[in-house]
Amino acid sequence: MKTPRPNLSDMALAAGVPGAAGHTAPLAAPSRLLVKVCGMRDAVALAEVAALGPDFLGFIFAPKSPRFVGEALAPELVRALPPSIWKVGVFVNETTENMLAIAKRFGLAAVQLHGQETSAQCEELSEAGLLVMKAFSVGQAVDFVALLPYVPYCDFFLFDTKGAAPGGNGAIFDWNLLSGYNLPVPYFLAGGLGLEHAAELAVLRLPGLVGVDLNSGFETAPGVKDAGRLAQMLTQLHLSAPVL
Ligand SMILES: O=C(O)c1ccccc1N[C@@H]1O[C@H](COP(=O)(O)O)[C@@H](O)[C@H]1O
Repeated sequence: MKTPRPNLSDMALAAGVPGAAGHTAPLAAPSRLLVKVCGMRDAVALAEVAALGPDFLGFIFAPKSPRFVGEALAPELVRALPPSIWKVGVFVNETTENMLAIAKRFGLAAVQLHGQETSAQCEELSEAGLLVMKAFSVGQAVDFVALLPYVPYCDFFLFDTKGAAPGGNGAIFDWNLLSGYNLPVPYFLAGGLGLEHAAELAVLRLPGLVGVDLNSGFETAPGVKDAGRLAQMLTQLHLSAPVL
């Protein structure tokens, strides 16, 4: 299955530097922090948030999540989103077959793997033409060596706070734990980010950091995003200095 990939240069992300996974991934320094808004499951909020022009929109296909898409969103609504927005399916320990079927149905160009997925599964998904974002939970330390097998097959890593649930815990971790990151895969910062972090994030410089993932901190109810608060956040983040 080959989902057409959005043109990254259209997103002003990069100068077309081949990514670690062999795709044309945004490895070159973006002109600002990329923004992924995750957990979309309400049609009205989806239209409002899409109009803000985030770089990525995430749809959660983990049945235990309060943000599980289920039957809440028609696949056509997702497929009809502007091609400039990367549509990301978020999965937890799902089979490759199911992920590919869902990606095709909803027109997803990317997968976010938020469980204990192996590097071999990342390889399968990457070879199927999907952009692969592998999430890792962060507690008191980050074992960068454990990430090495994933490097060739992932376009992005995502660091999220370890918690009771696989994701969406609404808690931040100590971002300084990433100050020693030296792998060639750019990453997103996730976990409890809210409007109160905007100023700090706009000037935050960590090696490899290229984007932020906004989720439960911008909701009126699980899966219902607050477009007003997101608009304020994007305005502040879009003013952020180039990511180096
Ligand atoms: O949000 C969820 O319910 C969820 C469920 C299962 C896997 C991932 C999930 N969300 C991801 O979790 C992080 C952090 O979210 P939060 O800011 O702490 O709410 C984010 O990457 C979401 O994509």
